[in-house]
Amino acid sequence: MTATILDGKATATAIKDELRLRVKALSDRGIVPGLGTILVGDDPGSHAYVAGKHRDCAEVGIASIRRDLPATATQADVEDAVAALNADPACTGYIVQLPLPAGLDERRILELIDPAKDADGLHPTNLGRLVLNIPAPLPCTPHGIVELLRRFDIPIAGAEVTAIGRGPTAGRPLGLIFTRKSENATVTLCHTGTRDLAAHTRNADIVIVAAGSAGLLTRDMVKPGAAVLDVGVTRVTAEDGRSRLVGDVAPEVAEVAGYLAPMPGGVGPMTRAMLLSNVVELAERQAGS
Ligand SMILES: Nc1nc(=O)c2c([nH]1)NC[C@@H]1CN(c3ccc(C(=O)N[C@@H](CCC(=O)O)C(=O)O)cc3)C=[N+]21
Repeated sequence: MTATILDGKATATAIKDELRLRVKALSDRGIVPGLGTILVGDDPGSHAYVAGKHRDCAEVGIASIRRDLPATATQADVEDAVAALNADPACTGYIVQLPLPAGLDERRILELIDPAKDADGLHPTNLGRLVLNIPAPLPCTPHGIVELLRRFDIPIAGAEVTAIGRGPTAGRPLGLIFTRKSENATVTLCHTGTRDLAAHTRNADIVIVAAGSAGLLTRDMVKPGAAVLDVGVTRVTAEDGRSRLVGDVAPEVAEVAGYLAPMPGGVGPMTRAMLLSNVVELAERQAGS
């Protein structure tokens, strides 16, 4: 068997087409959703991600508000930028690009974001709402995973889901989302303290790997026919000195899995689409619709 590819890029394109219509409906009422980004320092990867987010915005008609601060920015400088976006009515949702340079208090900065403008869904208030099942913007990566599975008609209700990784952007909220009544899956959350990882992954109908460990999931760890989603991104330097990105799923997994969301082209584009979806939803909510 060779896995059916869960094409996140094509699915994200379809979602952007739907969002364009919702943005149009808002603009007919005089409301333009605006995504803000706060980027600190000159990490090339972070610059590339932020540029991509603004390109996505242009595609669906969301306005872009970009605040780039130098690597020398102080805690107060970043907090001022957050306060300014909180106060700016043109900004309906925004993100602080992570990671922030060392020396800045990331947690304090994220807590200052107005939860009503939290496009990442990572503010403690919104994560708390997820725990309590109160409507709120959802973290983009696990939301994108659910959306990708839905659009490929992969059953979620009753499924055994094993996730590897317990970080705040993917693994941890993923457990919360997949165990809601609306998803109704059974989730096993594995991490570096898990004793027999393969026993848990082999049992799963859906395996999600967000460990940041290149090639961690090998073919022997996957039940034939299972859906496998690769969230990991590791930059590796080849012998010729060229660097490239590799995922957490070994290539041979495609020979046993029924479905595979590859890296690149799987979960990443869906994460970006869900950021846009959150911005549109926040704008609709702020407009009272
Ligand atoms: N506040 C904040 N919010 C984030 O959502 C956030 C962040 N900080 N910091 C960094 C991570 C990483 N992240 C990615 C999103 C899309 C791709 C993506 O689209 N990847 C492409 C490949 C990209 C490439 O080749 O460089 C793909 O998988 O096809 C990757 C990574 C969002 N992040």
